[in-house]
Amino acid sequence: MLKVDNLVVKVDNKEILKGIDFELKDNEIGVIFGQNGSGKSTFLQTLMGFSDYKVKNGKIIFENQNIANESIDKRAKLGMGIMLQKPPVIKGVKLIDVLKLLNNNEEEILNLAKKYNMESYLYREINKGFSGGEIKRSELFSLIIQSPKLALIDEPESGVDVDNLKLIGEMIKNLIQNRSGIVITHTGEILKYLPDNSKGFIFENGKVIKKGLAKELFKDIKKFGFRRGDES
Ligand SMILES: Nc1ncnc2c1ncn2[C@@H]1O[C@H](COP(=O)(O)OP(=O)(O)OP(=O)(O)O)[C@@H](O)[C@H]1O
Repeated sequence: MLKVDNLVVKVDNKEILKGIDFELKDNEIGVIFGQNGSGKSTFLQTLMGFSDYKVKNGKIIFENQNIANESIDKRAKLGMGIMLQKPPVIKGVKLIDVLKLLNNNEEEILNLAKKYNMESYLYREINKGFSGGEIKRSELFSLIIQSPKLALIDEPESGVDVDNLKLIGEMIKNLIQNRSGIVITHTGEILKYLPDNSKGFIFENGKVIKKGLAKELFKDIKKFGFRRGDES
């Protein structure tokens, strides 16, 4: 469902991604690990089509189309959605207003808000005064309402307490059921909510330096750091 070939991306005229190859099949989950600054968030934001990220080479084939030069809204309509690591506060716009744009079935939104204990946030301005954990939950809830075929999830567990981690883990589990997703993680906490066959990718300096089963790769990373073994 996603095939990325030799993706080279510049931000502010600086090359950040230096030839990424990445592939996901339908219903598959990819997990990205890597040091700070290795290009993980850049990769997700490039997939979604944010305009700061200039594709200089390579292809992004999503659902059989090269979307490398398509707009964000076209990509969203094709079934891509993103949860940002640091989403903005959007003053004057209530969460419910955006949710209604993502899904015109208001009854379904309200039912899901009840299910995920999000009712009290619906009529607040987006992310304004939300705690770190609340921002993560609200972003994930928006993705659940959008119900994308491919969910791009950037560090869902950073700054989240143990109780919220469980909530977030369950939300992600439901979100990606019978769907595809890419999740960035540093702590690995989220791995226990992801399928055992999730694929892992280690990024370094704008390249994928290692691939394998996500849970196995993470065990190695914890023991030996990011750079053990042969490159593949
Ligand atoms: N607008 C920009 N101008 C210059 N450099 C940028 C810009 N945006 C990102 N970068 C650089 O690109 C590199 C990759 O950033 P990115 O956010 O993708 O890393 P990351 O792997 O997600 O890191 P982290 O684990 O810290 O979130 C970093 O060195 C960053 O400083």
